[in-house]
Amino acid sequence: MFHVLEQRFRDIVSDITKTLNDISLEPRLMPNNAAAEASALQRTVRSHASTPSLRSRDGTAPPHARMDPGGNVRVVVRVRAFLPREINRNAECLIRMDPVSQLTTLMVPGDADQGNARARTRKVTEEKSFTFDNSFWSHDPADEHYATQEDVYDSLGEEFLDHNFEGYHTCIFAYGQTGSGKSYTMMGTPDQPGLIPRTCEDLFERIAAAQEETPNISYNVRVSYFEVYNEHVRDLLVPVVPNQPPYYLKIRESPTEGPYVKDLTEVPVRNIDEILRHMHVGDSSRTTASTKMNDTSSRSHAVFTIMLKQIHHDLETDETTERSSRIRLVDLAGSERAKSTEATGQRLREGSNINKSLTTLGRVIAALSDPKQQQQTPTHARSRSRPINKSNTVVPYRDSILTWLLKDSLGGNSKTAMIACIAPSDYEETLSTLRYADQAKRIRTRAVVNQDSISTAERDAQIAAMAEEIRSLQLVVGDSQRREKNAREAEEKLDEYQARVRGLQRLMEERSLAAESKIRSLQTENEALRLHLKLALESLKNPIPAVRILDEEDEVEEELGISGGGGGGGVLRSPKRVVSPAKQRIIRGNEHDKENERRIREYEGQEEDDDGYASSSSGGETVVEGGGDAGGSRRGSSFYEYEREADDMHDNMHGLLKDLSMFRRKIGDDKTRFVDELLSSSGGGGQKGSRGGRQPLGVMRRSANNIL
Ligand SMILES: Nc1ncnc2c1ncn2[C@@H]1O[C@H](COP(=O)(O)OP(=O)(O)OP(=O)(O)O)[C@@H](O)[C@H]1O
Repeated sequence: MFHVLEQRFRDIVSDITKTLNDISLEPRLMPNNAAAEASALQRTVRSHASTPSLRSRDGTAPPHARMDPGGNVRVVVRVRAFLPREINRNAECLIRMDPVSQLTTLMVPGDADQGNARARTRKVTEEKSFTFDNSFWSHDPADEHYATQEDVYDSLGEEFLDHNFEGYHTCIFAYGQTGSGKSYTMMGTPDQPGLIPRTCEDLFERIAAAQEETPNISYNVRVSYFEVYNEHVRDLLVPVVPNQPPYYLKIRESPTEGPYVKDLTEVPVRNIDEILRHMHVGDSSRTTASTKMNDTSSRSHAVFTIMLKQIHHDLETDETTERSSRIRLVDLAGSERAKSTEATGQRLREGSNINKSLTTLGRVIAALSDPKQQQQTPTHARSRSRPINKSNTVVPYRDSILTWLLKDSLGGNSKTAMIACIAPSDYEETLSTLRYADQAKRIRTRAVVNQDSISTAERDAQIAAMAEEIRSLQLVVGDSQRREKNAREAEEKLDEYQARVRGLQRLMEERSLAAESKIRSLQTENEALRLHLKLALESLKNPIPAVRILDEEDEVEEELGISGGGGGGGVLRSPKRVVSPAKQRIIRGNEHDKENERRIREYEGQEEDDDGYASSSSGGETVVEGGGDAGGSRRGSSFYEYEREADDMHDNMHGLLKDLSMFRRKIGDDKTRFVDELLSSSGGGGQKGSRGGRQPLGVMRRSANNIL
């Protein structure tokens, strides 16, 4: 009977287990599910009694310690050890933590510590207690409750990574005054790695284990790392170029994904070494400086983001499921009092910007923790758009870059945790941080699983649509490439044509210059010929006989009227003194022309009288021109010579005129050829290059017209 009952009990337990398993969230995508279960079991049986931070893991943790999907922001507090400067001033520890209730108490400072002199001037300085999800006691390593870096990760980081594998976005940010231990908690040291390197390590360990177990899941991990410095976003994975101003990125907001940093580097990483390398590169690029409160004070808010994508393909149903999650790990710059840090100049400006953004963060937290703000409609897992906020409270996300970028993490689709880091001996700053953290506890986020499942048919349709899009994009690209090539070819042709036009222009200019000089010399020659012809015609019209140049004696006789010429009137000339008409003209000038004419007339009259014989007698010596009887025939032959000369001259002139008209025709031909050449070269596609061709064309036209 007992055995039967026992068997029934076992069956019922087995049924319940099976039912619970069936209704649980898609176990397929939980990597190393069995291992995770085993580890969860181990956690419940493992004793963490010495570490209050880890008590939350064994059954003693308060019920609110584990979040439900639509849960509140998880808030933990961590107090650090004394620093040398605090030991030197005999600072007293004002923090007390209860490992069971997770209560953190801030005690009233005594008179011994000068660091809290300001706090003692307050009207009311009293003990304050706050309860948080975890209180990490990291003050005294010798204490049995001391929380190590590993403890903090095991308690918070590991659970948040679980959520990431479930498909939730998560965000863990460290808040606190300067030098309170934020960077130590988030990044840690090489010996004591913090939350970020531990998360990276665990992530790849889980992926490796999952891939060994189920080969049909593939993982895709990418990381980004940026800082918000003086209200500017700087990519920490882009190396800083020396002597170059820093390059800041812009923030955009997408209706589905919320605010994001545009053009931020997202590096794909395949293993722990790659991710840690990028983490160190970014970390070393962070803006830090030494202040009185901290030797390596972070002067910026740093955001390290891991994007995890899990793609599961079910061979049985041929269905593909995709889960995307984002792990945001934020190390905020510390709030600071200028008086405490003794900052001046750039440090002071940084401090003021840090405080400004942290004040805005405080106002955002206050607005989000407002009970009215919590009345929001639930969001569906697939609907990633912002929920409708029934409250009228305005959340001032946009008042600072930090809050704008953390918008989703603070009040949207994310599971979020805040680590409030506190110094052990600073009453005022610690009280401020604890109040901040206490308010953040009331913020409720609306995390949803970011998962998409598609059937084979849908996937095929998507692939076909994508292929079609790729094809049309390729066509567009091909078309634009072709157009680009055509444009390039046209440009090359244009260059070539322009070079040809320039060559032709040069040639035309040269020819035009040559033609102009040719025209000028021909015009001069023409002028000279015209003058020559005129003179020759004049000489023909007025032939001048040979004139004897009178001796002085003769001239005297002539003057006395006793010339021996007789009535015949022939001028007696010394045969030695006969000069040509041209020479006479030169000698006597124009005024002698009339005298010559007169003499010629006399000569012609005598010729008629003597019937062709020109002789003169005088009482004295008779001088016959040309000598004796031959004188008449000489005169006759001289006339014929003139006639012949005139004929020759006429022939000459005629020949010259012929040459001239031939030359004019040639010039006309040249002009027509030049103009035709010019017009043909400036027409048909030469429009762009014709600017410089106008002048030579005009010159050619002018030149040609001058010729014509
Ligand atoms: N839990 C801890 N255990 C031991 N040392 C710690 C702990 N937390 C912080 N420290 C030490 O305290 C100093 C200040 O810490 P840290 O630089 O992390 O402060 P912070 O809050 O990041 O300061 P800031 O805002 O100025 O950047 C460091 O020397 C660090 O090593």
